[in-house]
Amino acid sequence: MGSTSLPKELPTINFSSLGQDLKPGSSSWVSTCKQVRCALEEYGCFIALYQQLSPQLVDGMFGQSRDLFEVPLETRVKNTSEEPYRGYLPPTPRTPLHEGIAIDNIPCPQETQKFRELMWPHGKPKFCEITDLFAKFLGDFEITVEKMLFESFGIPQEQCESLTSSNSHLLRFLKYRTPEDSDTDLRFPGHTDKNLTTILVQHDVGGLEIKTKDGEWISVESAPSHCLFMAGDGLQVWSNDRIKACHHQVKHCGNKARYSMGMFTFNNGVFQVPKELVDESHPLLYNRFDSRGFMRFYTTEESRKSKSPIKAYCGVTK
Ligand SMILES: O=C(O)CCC(=O)C(=O)O
Ligand SMILES: [Fe+2]
Repeated sequence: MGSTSLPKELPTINFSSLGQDLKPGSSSWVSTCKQVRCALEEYGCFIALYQQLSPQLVDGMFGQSRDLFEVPLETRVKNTSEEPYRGYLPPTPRTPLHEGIAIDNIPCPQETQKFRELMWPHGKPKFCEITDLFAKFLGDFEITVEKMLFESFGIPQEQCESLTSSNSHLLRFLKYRTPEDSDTDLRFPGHTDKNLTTILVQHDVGGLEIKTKDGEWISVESAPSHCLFMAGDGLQVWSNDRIKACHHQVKHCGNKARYSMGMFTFNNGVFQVPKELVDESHPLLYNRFDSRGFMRFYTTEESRKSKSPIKAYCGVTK
């Protein structure tokens, strides 16, 4: 079947029984592993139905997010980081209506607490409780998907543990203001994420779009207990291009601000393409990959000039 006949819809995979029936060795686990691999190979992403993200929890999380963006700017910018793309992300000429604020190394009650004290020195009811629960569900989910990927490619689980043990999760609160006057509804231009994987949760205002292999954009609707799992450049390297990083953008119009949440998984070590993913029809495409090194490279002129920063950084040159 040619890819032109694909439906204009992303695959949805059900993870709601994670920790119950959906556990390693069960038949639902095996079939979910296959669905995960197929979806990532075809689209670089999939929609997950995950009941743990209950409407009550998600509404609570977005309520906290709205309050966070009400905190004075001079306080928001105090959330700094030495690493690029962590901490506070101000509007930029490319994304003038977009702002991001992140908590790194989460779920971790001490990190959430530290962040809460910085943003609301006089306290903030429920912020830590809701954020920790939300981050725990997304973090567990992300690790599960990685386990499934290793299994679906026949790679021993010890290798998965070795990768995930050098990963960290960053939870980013995102806001898109409405423009005073703007002739475009493009709020975050098309890009791939530079980290390993990303999970995005939308709320009452959708706008996320995914580019297919045919170059068509598919819109991702916001729905209760749904999130989008995406491959970033790191997963593209790890998989030796069997999975391509998901190209995505945000379009937003109307007079309501858009809020979203992203769980960005970073690898903090150095990894190589597993030998199981290299064969005659899949020759090795990438050298050893230092994820933090790549994030630094991405901010350079050399990266900006290249068509594919990831290939320029660690692609095998013939
Ligand atoms: O707001 C969204 O839904 C997407 C944000 C995004 O793509 C990013 O922060 O990299
Ligand atoms: Fe992104």
